[in-house]
Parts: sequence; structure tokens; C-alpha cells
Amino acid sequence: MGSTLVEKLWSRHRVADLGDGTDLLYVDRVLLHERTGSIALKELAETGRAVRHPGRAFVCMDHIVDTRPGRGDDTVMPGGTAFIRETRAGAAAAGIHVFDIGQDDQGIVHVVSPEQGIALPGLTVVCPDSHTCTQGGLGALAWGIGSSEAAHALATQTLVVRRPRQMRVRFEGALGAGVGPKDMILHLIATHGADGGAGHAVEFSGPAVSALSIEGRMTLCNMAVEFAAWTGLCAPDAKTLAWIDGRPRAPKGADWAAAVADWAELRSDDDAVFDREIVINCADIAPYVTWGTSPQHAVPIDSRVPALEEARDATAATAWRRALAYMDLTPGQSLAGLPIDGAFIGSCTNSRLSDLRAAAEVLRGRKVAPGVRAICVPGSMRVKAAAEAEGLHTVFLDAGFEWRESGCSMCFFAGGEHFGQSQRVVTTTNRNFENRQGPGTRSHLASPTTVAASAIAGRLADARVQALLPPAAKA
Ligand SMILES: CC(C)[C@H](C(=O)O)[C@@H](O)C(=O)O
Ligand code: SF4
Repeated sequence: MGSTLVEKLWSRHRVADLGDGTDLLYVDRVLLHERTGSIALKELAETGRAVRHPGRAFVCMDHIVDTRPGRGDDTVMPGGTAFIRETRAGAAAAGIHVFDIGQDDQGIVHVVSPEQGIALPGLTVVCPDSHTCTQGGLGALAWGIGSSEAAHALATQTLVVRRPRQMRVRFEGALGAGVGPKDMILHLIATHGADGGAGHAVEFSGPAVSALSIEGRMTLCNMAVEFAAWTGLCAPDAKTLAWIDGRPRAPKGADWAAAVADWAELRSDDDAVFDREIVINCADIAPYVTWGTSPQHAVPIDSRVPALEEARDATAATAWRRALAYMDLTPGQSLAGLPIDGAFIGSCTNSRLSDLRAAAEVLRGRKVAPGVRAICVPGSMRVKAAAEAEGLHTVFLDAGFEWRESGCSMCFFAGGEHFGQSQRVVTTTNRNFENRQGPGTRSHLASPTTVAASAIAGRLADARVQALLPPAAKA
């Protein structure tokens, strides 16, 4: 019997079988950020343990940093500056590299790690952050951990991990115009539930995944955790190699040749057995938008808020009722056309260059509707520079978007900036829980294309229709 990709990566990293369904795994990379990584560094210092391999650990300043132009260490979050300075000092004491505020390489950890060549196919990558699974888009085995586990991983370069069940999600066929990886993952979660992947490592595969860019695969894997999966990943292929080649910390010369030969092994065998398989026909995927307060509360943008009778049971109906009250929506209401107050493009889900390009394609020559506050936060300063090199910032600024420095920003409310009480926001982020983007803020998750089209319309909008309108009509 063959092995799945995850089983192969697992056995490459297994140090010991602990006999109770858990294994001790070798950890190749430990990533930290100032919000939870700071706690790990502090714990380590307090217990007098050293970092085993400082060169295999990296810190990114991303979660609570200010993203407004001209920023320094000061943050909008009360007490945030102290957090940043303590993290910096802790990392320096431990000899760990920091991608810091003011540097060309700063950004969101899950964007920075792949673009630096830190996460690579076949490596185990951990970070005290639930969206570490994003990096599975490269074919790494990457998962989120807690701060204490991060301290343990820093001290020992190992972690105890429960063996996950194996799931494969195959996307058959091809995506239609205006439909992208964000719609694929929202479709999966809406169809199979926000708990659909619980206990599983999910391999995304099939022709539509092969056809995605590496950045698109990262979007797909980013929300594996919103599907309750332990992680998500895609087998590396020629596109992956091309994307990694030449990155600052990627292998070079003979090491590169050896890595490429090794990575060719990183695929599920044809006779591998998965505990569960889901097959999705891409012809069934439309641009998605959420109506409620869970990523599973998602529907095609040209449909309506579901009726309570459609809930799978009484508990779900109660959750729907509460979600609708929070979102100020009623069953049967159309989603397209719903007036919005804000539009946000950013986060580790959708803030890479391809995301900004997709949004700019819709925004070019058009203006954000009056009364809509629109913000774009590139995922890293490198993404920002690359976007500026091709003039995308002008497209965003001319349209009326704010063009920010990199960070998590308004993806989640950490006591800093937010859109405001009861504001309705269409957002490329991954979580729409109550108060996620600020007290009372109503978040509608969608793709960069849908967010851009909606910002122009001033309402939730279907880019497939919007893109057909002449620019002049939208100014
Ligand atoms: C603050 C951090 C621990 C958190 C996470 O784990 O995901 C954040 O990044 C988020 O997206 O909610
Ligand atoms: S961008 Fe948002 S989802 Fe991603 S790590 Fe930051 S806070 Fe979490």
C-alpha cells in the first residue's frame, strides 16, 4: 500500500513513536510573532532554557504593528509598543533573526516565511499562530501550535504531535471567470461545514489546484484551519520550484539540485489510502461571500441569505438566528446589492502580489463609492515594493484606497484600529466571528476580486457583472 504525502513527511520527521497515537516529530523551522512568540521567548528565558538552533527560528513583527504610513514602534493598541520592544529584545538575546518594523523584509509571518525561502517543500514548520497552514501551499508540513509548545520547539527542535487522519480534497475541472482560490475554500467550508476537516491533514489536489499559482495554493491552505483541519497542503510541482528558486534563504547551487531531486518524491502515491476523500466540481463554484459569523455561513454572491428552515438542525438554526441579528440581515435577503461601509484587502489569506493584481484589475480607472472606507494592506514590504514597481499602488490610491505598510492590521481587532461599531465590511480576511474586525463590525469574507468590485459599487457586488461595466459608468 502506498503512502500519502503527509505520511511521507511524517515518517521523514518522526523521532519516536510515543505509543499513544502521538509521535515525537523533528521541527525544521520555528516561526514567531510578537503577539504569541513573545510569550514563548519569555517562557524560555524564565525557565533558563536556551534556543537549540537560533538559525532555524525567525520572528516577524506583524500582529499589532501600526500599518499607517510613517509608522514606528508606536501602535494604536494600548500597550502594544511594549510588546514589540520586549519581543525584539527577547529575540536578540536568543540570537534569533527579526523581520522588523522599518525593514524591507517585514510583513505577516505566513507571507514572509515563504517569500524568504524559510518554509520549503518537505519541511516541518511551526508557529504559535493558527494560520501557519498557509505555508502548506509550498508542500511544507506546517501547523499552528500554542506558545508553550513554541517554547518547547525552540528548546528541543521537536514536538509531540497526534497523528492526524488523512483527507484528500480534489478540485476537478476548471474555475470560471472571476472565481479564485478564496471561492474554492469558502465553497468547501460552506458545503462540508466549519468542522468538516476536524482531526485531518488535508491534501488539496486535482487539476484546478495544479492550475493555481503558488500564491493561490497558499490562500487555499490558509483556510484549512477554518475547516478545522490540523493542516492543509499541496504537493510541490514545477511551479513550486520556479516560485522558490532564487529566494534569499532557499538552497543554492548543488544544494538546490539536491533539493529539487528530493522534492520530486513529495507526492501521494497512486495507491495511497485516504481516510476521507471529497471531490468538488469547479463548475459548481461561484464567487462566494459570507452572510453570517462563521466561514461556513457562505453562499454564492448571486444568491440569498438562507431560510432558517435550511439549517441542518435546531442548534444550527439558533446559531443562524444569532448570526443574522449580529449581521443585521434577514433570511431570503439578496446579498448582492447590500450597502457596505468598508472594504479591506489584506491578511495572510489574500495580500500577496497576485491578490493585489486581481483587485487592481477591477479597480483600474474606477473610484471607490462615496462613503466607503477602503484599505489595502500588502502582506509584506516586499509585496508592497513589488506592487509599487508595477504601479499597482497608483491604481489603489487613484481609486480611493488607503495604501498601507505591511501587517495584520484590521484582519483582527487587537484593541487597535477598527472600522467602527455596526459597520458592514467586505474583506479578504479569513475570519468573520463577532467583533473579529472590531466591536460590532459586520464582516463579509470574499475574494480580492469581489472586495474590489464591491468597493466600487458601494455594495456587495458580483465582479462577473461589475467587470463588464465601462469604467466611466463607475466613476
Ligand atoms: C493572535 C494569533 C494567535 C491568532 C491566530 O492564532 O490565528 C491570529 O493570528 C488570528 O488570526 O486570529
Ligand atoms: S493576517 Fe489575520 S489571520 Fe493572518 S496571522 Fe495576522 S491576524 Fe492572523
